[in-house]
Amino acid sequence: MAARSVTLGIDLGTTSVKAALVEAAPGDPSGFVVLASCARAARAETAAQSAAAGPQGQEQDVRRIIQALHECLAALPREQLRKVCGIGVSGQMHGVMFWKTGQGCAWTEAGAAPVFEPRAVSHLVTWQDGRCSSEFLASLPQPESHLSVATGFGCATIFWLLKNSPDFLKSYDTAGTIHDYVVAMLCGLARPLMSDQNAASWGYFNTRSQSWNLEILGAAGFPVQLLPDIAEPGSVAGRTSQAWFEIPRGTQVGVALGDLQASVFSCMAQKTDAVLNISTSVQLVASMPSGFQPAQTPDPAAPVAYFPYFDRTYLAVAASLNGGNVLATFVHMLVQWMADLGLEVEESMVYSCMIQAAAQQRDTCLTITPTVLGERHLPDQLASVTGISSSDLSLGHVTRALCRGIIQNLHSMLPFQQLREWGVERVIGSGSALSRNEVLKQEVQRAFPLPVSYGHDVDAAVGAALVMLQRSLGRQKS
Ligand SMILES: Nc1ncnc2c1ncn2[C@@H]1O[C@H](COP(=O)(O)OP(=O)(O)OP(=O)(O)O)[C@@H](O)[C@H]1O
Ligand SMILES: O=C(CO)[C@@H](O)[C@H](O)[C@H](O)[C@H](O)CO
Repeated sequence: MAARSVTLGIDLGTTSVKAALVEAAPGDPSGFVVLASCARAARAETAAQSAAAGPQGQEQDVRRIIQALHECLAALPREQLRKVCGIGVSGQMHGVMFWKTGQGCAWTEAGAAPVFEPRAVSHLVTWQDGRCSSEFLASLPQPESHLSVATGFGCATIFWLLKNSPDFLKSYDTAGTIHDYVVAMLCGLARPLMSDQNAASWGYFNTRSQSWNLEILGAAGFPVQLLPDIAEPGSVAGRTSQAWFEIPRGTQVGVALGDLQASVFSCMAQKTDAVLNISTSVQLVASMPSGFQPAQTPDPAAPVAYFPYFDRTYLAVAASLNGGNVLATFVHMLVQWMADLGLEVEESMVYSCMIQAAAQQRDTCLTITPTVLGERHLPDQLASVTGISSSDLSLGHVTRALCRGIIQNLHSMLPFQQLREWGVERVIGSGSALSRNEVLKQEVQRAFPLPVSYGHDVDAAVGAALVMLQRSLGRQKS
């Protein structure tokens, strides 16, 4: 009898860390079952390490992210963790963190289970970081890639640090995304491995030749020794060097994936499916036919980009920076205003009241362009509100207009009719900002000319686990 295949998927998102245990279920139409899952808010936002980053700096404390990860693992059933034969990891793309080779973490058995604790590591400078102005980006060399470079992209951040905080970079000799770091620590890798999914998200990476733009970067004085080695997504980065909770030492760990690709993998059953993911940010994704190659010159003004997927295929992606984070900003603002007025209120309470109020307010003349973070193709176009009349100022009106604005903004980046022209037959909705918000769902339903369905177990952690499950099943068959 074949051994039971249980894999663990982890997603290190911007707002939360998620973990899922997945098992093959040949009798189930999906072919798998989620045995258990867990999510924990990371609450990792912290002040930038370099003062020169100013208020545009967006950094996260790696220790808090790892703590949330360990809280997730502690909440999973121990007897299932014992059966794990593969670990898949995905996470927030574009961001960069640094560590010292051999000193990135220390393993400890101090608590109830063996865990690793970050040691000589920097903060994570996230994809939401805005320190690279348009002028700064224009001063950088032209990449040899089909993707242009935006603020929050790893290579742009490293260029910025080189110019504004050169001493900071001297403290480290290794760089990666937060998920590359976790894979490297689990496996005890001296140098991290990076999939093309994450490398492309840093900029200055050529997906055709599968290589960094070393000459261009080197000529500009970029510390190319920081760039990770490249590995195929879906391949194995190594094996766990220690027991981790109940997961045995020697368990295979996959090369880290982008959260975008992992969540698409969890739910794109047919080539004719599109995926609409609304979590911290928003992505509308369609798959390109195999053999498709994007034009090799970057177009910074293009709102649709082509991201590498698996087996050298591409996804067409309208990636808006403004999704659930816009609603979160509105909620923070309300909570702060209430505090200023001497009232204390829980954020979760504000979410449920505003969603309820907007569900009753079916329409509004208020128009909100919600681009508080700008967009990569239009970094300087910030948010605006128009059509303000005294009758449209209720919480219901404003929330309805915010949710509508998020969807309309996406439509302005990738007109939804275009999906039909690409042969898309249905849209699959994913992401917890969408699944938890009835009003956003209504606005999606209203705007899309195609049927929209919401699958079960659609998220990046499940996708990362499934990639490893497929590997393990492939091995059992052969
Ligand atoms: N109580 C709530 N009710 C409804 N929506 C909420 C609530 N709390 C948070 N949200 C929304 O969920 C969003 C966070 O989604 P999610 O937890 O999927 O983030 P994430 O997985 O870290 O995102 P990403 O994968 O993009 O990094 C917030 O930005 C907010 O809009
Ligand atoms: O939202 C993110 C992290 O929480 C990003 O990684 C996006 O998922 C996304 O990959 C990006 O916006 C695509 O460019």
